[in-house]
Amino acid sequence: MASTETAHDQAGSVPPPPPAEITYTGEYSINPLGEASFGKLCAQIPTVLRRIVAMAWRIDRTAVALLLACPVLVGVAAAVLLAATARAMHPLLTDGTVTDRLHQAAPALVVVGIAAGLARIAGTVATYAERRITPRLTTETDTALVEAVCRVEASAHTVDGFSDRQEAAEMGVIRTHVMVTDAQRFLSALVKMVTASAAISVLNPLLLPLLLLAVLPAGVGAILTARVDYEIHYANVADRNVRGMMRWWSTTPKYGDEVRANSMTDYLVFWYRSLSERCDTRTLAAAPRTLRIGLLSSLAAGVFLVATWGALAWLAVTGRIALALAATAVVAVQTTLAALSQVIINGAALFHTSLYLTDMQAFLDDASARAPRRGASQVDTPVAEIRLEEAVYRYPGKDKPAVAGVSLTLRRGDILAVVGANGSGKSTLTRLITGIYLADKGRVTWNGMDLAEVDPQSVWRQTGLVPQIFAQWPLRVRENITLGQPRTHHDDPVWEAVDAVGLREAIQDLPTGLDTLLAREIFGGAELSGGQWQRIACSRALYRRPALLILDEPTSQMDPRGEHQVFERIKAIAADRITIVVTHRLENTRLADHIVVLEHGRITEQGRYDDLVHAGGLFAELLALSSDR
Ligand SMILES: Nc1ncnc2c1ncn2[C@@H]1O[C@H](COP(=O)(O)OP(=O)(O)OP(=O)(O)O)[C@@H](O)[C@H]1O
Repeated sequence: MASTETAHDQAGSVPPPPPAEITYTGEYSINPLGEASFGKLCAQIPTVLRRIVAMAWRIDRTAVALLLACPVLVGVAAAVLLAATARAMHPLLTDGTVTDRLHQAAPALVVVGIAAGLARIAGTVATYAERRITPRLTTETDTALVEAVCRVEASAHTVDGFSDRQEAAEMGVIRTHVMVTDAQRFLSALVKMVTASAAISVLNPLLLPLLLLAVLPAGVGAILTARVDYEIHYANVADRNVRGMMRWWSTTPKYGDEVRANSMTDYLVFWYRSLSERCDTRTLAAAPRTLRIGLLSSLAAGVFLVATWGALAWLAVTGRIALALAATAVVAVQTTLAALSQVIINGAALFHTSLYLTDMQAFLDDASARAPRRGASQVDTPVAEIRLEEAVYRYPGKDKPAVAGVSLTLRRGDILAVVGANGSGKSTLTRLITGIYLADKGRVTWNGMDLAEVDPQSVWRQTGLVPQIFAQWPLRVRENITLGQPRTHHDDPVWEAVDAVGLREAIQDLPTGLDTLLAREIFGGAELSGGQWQRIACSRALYRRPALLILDEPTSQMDPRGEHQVFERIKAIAADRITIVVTHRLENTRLADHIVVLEHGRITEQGRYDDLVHAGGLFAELLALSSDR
């Protein structure tokens, strides 16, 4: 064999290129919080708290009531504890035997114990309430996100950056795991801090401002650090999104053959690692900033803390404060410091959460704005006529339209075949006909009703689509066929759809027939061949008995017997519906009543098979090429 260059020669000689750097412009490319001021960001905390309470309230009112009551109890306990401590200090620090002093201080010490116990109980109950809320809150937000994405207009997915914003919103869902805990701890610490500060102010008004100054730098530092973290998170969103997708594509057994037999593993691992390292580089670049913030805030906090203790010592030494009160002040200072630190830590965590929740909320709002709003009219009767009038559709960011002014009329009983070169607009045309996309110009009508003004659900209830790339759901065989429209509690219609594509024998051979899980990677799951999967996709559409049946390359993976069977079935049921077949196998267009040939989104030829074969146009050329082997 006279091969000059083989795959083996090439291997290893050229280092693989790193993954492409993704930079995009447009409405989603701007960090929504990039321009917000520090004050504005801090002011979000009450809004976030309100939002968390409102979300939790919808889920479990009792638990929310407990969560709100517990901080109050903690505050009361802290106040009682400090007051009782002050009362206990006086006898403890006067003259007399230890027994006498303890005896006198005993009632106050018992109150101290009870108050401490109450605070503990309140903390435990709050944790219990938080555990009641968090799992369901996470499920709610997670499901809301999934539902929002499922319900948007399909065209939203073609907008640059939409999926990256979805990735950013996922972080909001992840933060719901901790946000109730953060909120609860923040509230408890806040109440405790207010109580302890009040006690300190009573003991000596000078101490409170000093204490505030001691913890404020930590607060500012924590918030600045959270902002840096968020900036990194934001800068990494696009890479993380691609990495997540590539992770699935690289590791799923579905594409394992291709990955192995084409020696892709090394490159994929290199690629995955490169993307991760790119994210790491951004994260590491921010480390000096966070170090500076940490060091400066700790320094400032240390200076003010020394000043606080110094002031307390000075007050005691100069007799400006009684010894017993000074001792109480030590406890109050410690309590306030601990509470203030908790306020700061949990406030910063809440602030951090608020950044991601804002992304999540912004995405949910955006998705909701992109949900279909086409009008409430319903297509009640089975579609008898579909008309396209100069329909045009252009994908966002593309110069030329994918469908560039198509006019067509389809009536019940018609079988239309759509042919044309790759990229000529065939699949896009089917999306316009089914109302998955709305025409930018011109219109598509069903029974005379403009799809732009019709509830899309009433349209999709009547459609059955076998797309070019169909889903292989990790569900049982039965659900893979009935998905979305279980009609009966018995399997007769399912078997009917299975027989229509000649799959009965293969399904009966599966370990548990229709109950077999079609996911090799799951325990007990089975796998089908490519052609068998395509038969499942066809039976899924046929099971629906739709008024509009669209098959986009429905038999590309089937053996001749399967293909023949499917087309026979299509012909047999054609009278009751409109049927559209998109295909590159031009022989299959013989069954059509009408064939349209698309070129660059326009119909350039149309007619019956016999007419087009002799017309000397693109159809005849493609047919000749397909038989020239
Ligand atoms: N989701 C999308 N976003 C942006 N452009 C798209 C999208 N889908 C298709 N296009 C573009 O629209 C044009 C028509 O694509 P379409 O999938 O309709 O062609 P087709 O005739 O079905 O091709 P094929 O025979 O390869 O299936 C192509 O230029 C394609 O790049």
